[in-house]
Amino acid sequence: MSVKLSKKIMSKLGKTNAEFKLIEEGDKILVGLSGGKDSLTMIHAMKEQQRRAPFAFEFIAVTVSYGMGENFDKLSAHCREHGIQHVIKETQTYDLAKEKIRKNSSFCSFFSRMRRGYLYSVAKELGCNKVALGHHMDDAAESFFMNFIYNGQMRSLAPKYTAQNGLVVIRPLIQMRERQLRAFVEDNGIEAIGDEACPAMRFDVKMPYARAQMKDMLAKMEKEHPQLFTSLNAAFKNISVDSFFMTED
Ligand SMILES: Nc1ncnc2c1ncn2[C@@H]1O[C@H](COP(=O)(O)OP(=O)(O)OP(=O)(O)O)[C@@H](O)[C@H]1O
Repeated sequence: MSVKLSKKIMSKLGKTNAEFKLIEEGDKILVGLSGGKDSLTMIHAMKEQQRRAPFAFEFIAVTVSYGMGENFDKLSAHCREHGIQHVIKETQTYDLAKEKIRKNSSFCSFFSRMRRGYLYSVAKELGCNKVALGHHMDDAAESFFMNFIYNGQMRSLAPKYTAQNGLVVIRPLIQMRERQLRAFVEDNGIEAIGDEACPAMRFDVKMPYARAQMKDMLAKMEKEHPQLFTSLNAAFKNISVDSFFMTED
């Protein structure tokens, strides 16, 4: 069964691609596929983009398994059905995390760091030059406010950057809203793995709470100011560094 992507999703993807030069001719892209709604939308949008783009590029979906008894059979079958190459990277992250549980306070970030390392090493093994992640505008806004409130930093999630190992990380969905991605999987009857998929939630609830709080705060702000996310999107491209508290040296 074929899927239907909304005009909005494809036009946002096209614009973001053009604006930040995310997907380029000859690219071989590792696409991080958790099985959640965001990365599922991403693989389908990339497949459609492949069909539409006037140049050739390749991509491979890669799922990191944490060694906690996950079953990705359905996800693999879904990829097969849609002609998308899918690789599962088996790891022992869960066991490692259990060993570290007393020493480390944030397991969510532990999983995330480990996962990133595995995605990079698989990308190198497969000869990929880019790694695509399924973060969207709501993630960028939440990260921004979390960094602001908890870490005293002005930081968000870049659409494109080069990692120290030379791989280019891209976020093709970064200008899309989470609700658009949820609508895509729902409208197409695609089974997605739950939203709060941080596997660390089995033994660490601190980070998801902070994120949930941010989500809540942003939802309230958006009610008061419906243009909030459009404005944030514009603001992230319009930064007056000089207006902050910079020292001269
Ligand atoms: N186990 C995994 N294997 C491969 N890639 C992953 C995995 N988990 C997350 N990613 C990648 O990292 C991105 C961000 O992860 P995060 O857990 O923050 O996402 P999410 O909000 O749960 O998104 P999704 O709905 O795609 O799971 C995902 O969109 C995906 O591209």
